[in-house]
Amino acid sequence: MSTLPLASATGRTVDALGEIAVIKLGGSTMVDDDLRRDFVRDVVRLHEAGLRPVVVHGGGPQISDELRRRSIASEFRNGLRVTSEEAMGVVRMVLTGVVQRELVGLINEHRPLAVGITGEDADMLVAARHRPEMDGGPVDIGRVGAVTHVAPQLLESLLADGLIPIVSSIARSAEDAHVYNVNADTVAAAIATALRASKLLLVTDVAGLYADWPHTEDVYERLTAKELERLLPGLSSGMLPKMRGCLEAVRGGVRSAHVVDGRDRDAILTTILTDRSVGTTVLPDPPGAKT
Ligand SMILES: Nc1ncnc2c1ncn2[C@@H]1O[C@H](COP(=O)(O)OP(=O)(O)O)[C@@H](O)[C@H]1O
Ligand SMILES: CC(=O)N[C@@H](CCC(=O)OP(=O)(O)O)C(=O)O
Repeated sequence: MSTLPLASATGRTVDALGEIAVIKLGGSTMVDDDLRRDFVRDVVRLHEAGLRPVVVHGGGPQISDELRRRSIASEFRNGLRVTSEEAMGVVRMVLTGVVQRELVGLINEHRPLAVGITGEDADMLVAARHRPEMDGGPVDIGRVGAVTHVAPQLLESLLADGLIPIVSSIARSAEDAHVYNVNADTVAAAIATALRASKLLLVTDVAGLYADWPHTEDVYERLTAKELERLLPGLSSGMLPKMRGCLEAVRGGVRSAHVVDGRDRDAILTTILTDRSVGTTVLPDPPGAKT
């Protein structure tokens, strides 16, 4: 395989040639121009090295800013935005019209490889209204979707053509034909599972999953699926959809899922091209482990 100088300097390289990695970039890291450019450069270098990256992007802070500008109320419950019909229009506009376009443009400045799509395109993602269990029962949080089906053919075609898909986390419901706001970590995990990706990376603005949150001394380095499952009820805010996504992905056949720090210049290439663990790595349960 072709190796990148950085990878050989940071640990044993792994053969990533031809493998699919789903890399989700959190909106938290996209507010910084330099971080965004670094991320894009890493994705292009990985593509040049023979990996097949699929990028899923977030945009939580960017959506919140736009909602604030328009005086539309917005709150989060268990890491998910309560999304009114009015807010849904803004979510869709910001994710697909602003954030996705920026990433496509930045990648194509390097090489004309990026194609922006949403779950709506060719019905790649189908969703149902999500009514999470909270306070002892199902709660309606508006136009928030849970992914019920992924049709990976569009992504597979783009990858076969040597292109880099950039996916916005919007999906249509088969029940009512409305579009729904889906958390981007959830979408990344569902796509990684459907594509049988080797790795799922959730790139965010913290060093990983902190064991002592809200303190920031202790990051979990490695967790098995079972260990993570036990931790889930104690998690809150943005980490909840991330860690649920990691669990779903490794239980669905993805070899490893990682929460990595987008502020660390080496984190993405090291995680994909070496067996070194940066951030928090989630691994499937060893064979024979009781779930
Ligand atoms: N146990 C935890 N470990 C690390 N971060 C946590 C934890 N619990 C909550 N968080 C919060 O989750 C945030 C990351 O989620 P989020 O803001 O949704 O990021 P992104 O935009 O990258 O998806 C962190 O910035 C932190 O404030
Ligand atoms: C339902 C839900 O919460 N959707 C998210 C979609 C964007 C997202 O997930 O962005 P980050 O990855 O930056 O958090 C939202 O409205 O903020």
